[in-house]
Amino acid sequence: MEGYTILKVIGDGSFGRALQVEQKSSCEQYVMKEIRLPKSPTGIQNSRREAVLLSKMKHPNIVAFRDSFEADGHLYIVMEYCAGGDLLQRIKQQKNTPFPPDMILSWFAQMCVGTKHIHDQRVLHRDLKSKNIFLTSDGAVKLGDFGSSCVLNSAKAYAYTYVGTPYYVSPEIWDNKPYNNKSDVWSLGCILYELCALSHPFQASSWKSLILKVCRGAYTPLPAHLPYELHYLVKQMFKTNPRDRPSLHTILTSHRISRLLQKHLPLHELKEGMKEGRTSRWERDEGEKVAAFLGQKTILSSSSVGESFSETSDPMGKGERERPRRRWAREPSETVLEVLGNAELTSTSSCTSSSREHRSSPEFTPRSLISEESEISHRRQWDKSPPERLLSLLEKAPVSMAFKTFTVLRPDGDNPLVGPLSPARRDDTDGLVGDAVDDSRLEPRSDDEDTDFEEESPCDWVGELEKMITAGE
Ligand SMILES: Nc1ncnc2c1ncn2[C@@H]1O[C@H](COP(=O)(O)OP(=O)(O)OP(=O)(O)O)[C@@H](O)[C@H]1O
Repeated sequence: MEGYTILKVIGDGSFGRALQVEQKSSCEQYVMKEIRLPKSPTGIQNSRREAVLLSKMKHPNIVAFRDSFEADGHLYIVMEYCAGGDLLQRIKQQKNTPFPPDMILSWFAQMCVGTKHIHDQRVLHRDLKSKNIFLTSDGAVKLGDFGSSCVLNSAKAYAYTYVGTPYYVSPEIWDNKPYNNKSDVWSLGCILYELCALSHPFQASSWKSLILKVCRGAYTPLPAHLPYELHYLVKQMFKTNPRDRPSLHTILTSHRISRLLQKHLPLHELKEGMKEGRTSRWERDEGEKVAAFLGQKTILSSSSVGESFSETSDPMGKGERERPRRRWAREPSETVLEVLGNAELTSTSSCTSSSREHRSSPEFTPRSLISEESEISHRRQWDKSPPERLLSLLEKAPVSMAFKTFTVLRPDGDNPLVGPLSPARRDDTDGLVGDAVDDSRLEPRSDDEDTDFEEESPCDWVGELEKMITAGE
């Protein structure tokens, strides 16, 4: 702490403070996060997570880690200062003046490259939103705030944490399915939309309406003046089935928009992309090695995961049909739609991203979307009553809270909801046990990054929330 002069407090959140500081020796400016350390050892480890992750993520499009230390019951993380502030502030400054398409493409390309870098290392950000994207004085874009990220296959405790900001959360999360790389893609789609339209894609005045729109991928069409490629990309990123969403690898190398994006990437990124493009086919034995590495939980052979596979659409035309893949429900979140079946369908007419006309039909019933009996039995079903209670709980909260990060935890049956709906308790959050960030997982990978991967043993967070409510009654 002695080595830095505090210039000003730039944020005061639940975790502690964010300070703009100047390093005395270099006169360089940095951001210093001052995080109150909890008392429990696991809580302390959890707090260290952001520092550990950030220190591993060296990339031009990720906020650079500088230093971290502990003093007086606080953890300090010193990181690069991004003088341009966050993207949300920048969008608000625009008022109604649209960003030039080239600027959107440049920023988005950089976000993709940064996110691809963390996905390459099997890390999920899990809280991508315009508030967590930063701009430097020279116009570079950087991903920040790794406080919600998870390293796949790290500590088991991690798997019991759900994090997200409702406005940016993908349909599968509302359906209590695992967070996966495509969930980050959905969130990036929300940010891209914000840059294009200067508004959020899923505007809602109630939680029901928000969840319904998200689960249907029902967004207001983008302004017509934008290039066709942006319309197309947004539509792809808002595919309700994560399996149908392009990965970052695809977006950057073989998507209809890739060429446009590559124009905005620095040369070294371009080379990387081309290199991976040449080796993008994933041999089966290599895949199995990785599947084993991932605890045989994800991707390849159906026998190893005990789930059915099917040929699914291949919007990118990359020959993925040859590869058996974990099957995701093709439909929007069945359960949530079921729950909302009686809710007012405020958004059907603007259901632009849906490829199925019948979703906007007045006769629509969620169950009718499931055509095969077998499909029903293989899909993960709610084993508890549907989340009416969740919705009624959420309805008591102003929908503006949907822009905040929620964390649902399962710390030994204790209160699992930390976030805007109840006082935050950082002390007993579970997280890494010991130094669970496995360095080998952070080595660069050469396999096909178009592969879906997901968090391990995800938490039945709605179930936990329901238990909490029931216990509280
Ligand atoms: N590297 C950075 N450079 C410039 N500004 C930053 C940087 N990191 C954070 N900020 C700004 O500091 C403020 C606090 O950010 P921080 O991410 O620490 O907390 P928050 O996002 O406000 O809260 P929470 O993390 O609880 O969601 C925000 O206004 C953010 O834009």
